[in-house]
Amino acid sequence: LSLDTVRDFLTREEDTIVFSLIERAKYPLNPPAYYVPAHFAGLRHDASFAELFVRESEAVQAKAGRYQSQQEIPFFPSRVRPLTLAPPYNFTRELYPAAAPVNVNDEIWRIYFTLLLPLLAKNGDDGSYAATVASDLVCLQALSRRINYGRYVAEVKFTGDQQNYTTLIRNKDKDALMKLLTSEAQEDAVKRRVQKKATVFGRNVTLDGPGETGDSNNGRASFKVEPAVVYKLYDQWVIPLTKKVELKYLLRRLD
Ligand SMILES: O=C(O)C(=O)C[C@]1(C(=O)O)C=C[C@@H](O)C=C1
Repeated sequence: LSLDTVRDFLTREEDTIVFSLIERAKYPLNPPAYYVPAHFAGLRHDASFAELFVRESEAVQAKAGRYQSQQEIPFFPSRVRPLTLAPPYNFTRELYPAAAPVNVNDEIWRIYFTLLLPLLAKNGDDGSYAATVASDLVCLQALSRRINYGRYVAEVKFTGDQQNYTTLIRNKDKDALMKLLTSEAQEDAVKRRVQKKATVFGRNVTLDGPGETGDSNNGRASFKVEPAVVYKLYDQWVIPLTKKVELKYLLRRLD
């Protein structure tokens, strides 16, 4: 692990995130998928349809060994059984054991459904609830993997500057730790790049015309996901939450 390789990982995750948002934006909001509790098949469930879908999907993916990788953290760990259908994998364990479980999945969950989804999907209900929540799951997993990868970034930063980090961790000086782990130039580059990716990946491809600026109706560009929304997602949630994960990880790095 080096700062370059962890940044390469984050850069590649941007593609996954932007594509997953484009897929979710294909469907309208479909509010009944999020009603709590869900009523269907004559039953009153203890959660929304979206949550039930995620729980069941995670259980299946756990059996296939998905969470044997430290890069993947389930949203409902208590429901994930260690029993596996897959052969044992040999994932390398690069994280410091006491800090490895750090994650902000609860916050990602809340922000995704209450703040992001309304920016992403148009109002409406076309009834395609299963496809819709399947695309929510892909978004949630991509965001979770990216944000909780802050653990790896923090590990690299800690090992690269042990003396300074150790002092600040011992003093529990959160403000100074936050300052030390922050690179504003890097954050700016990330935000501008994801916005650009949204314009490149989200434009309509046609055989005639250059297609450089999305579908031009009356000269106004339109994209499958608003590039400004992707910028905002990173600016307000993805980067701040990644930094929160980095800080939480560092605070446990000497335990
Ligand atoms: O690349 C880094 O150094 C990171 O810590 C990651 C990240 C990000 O979330 O993209 C977070 C904090 C830094 O200020 C810059 C970028």
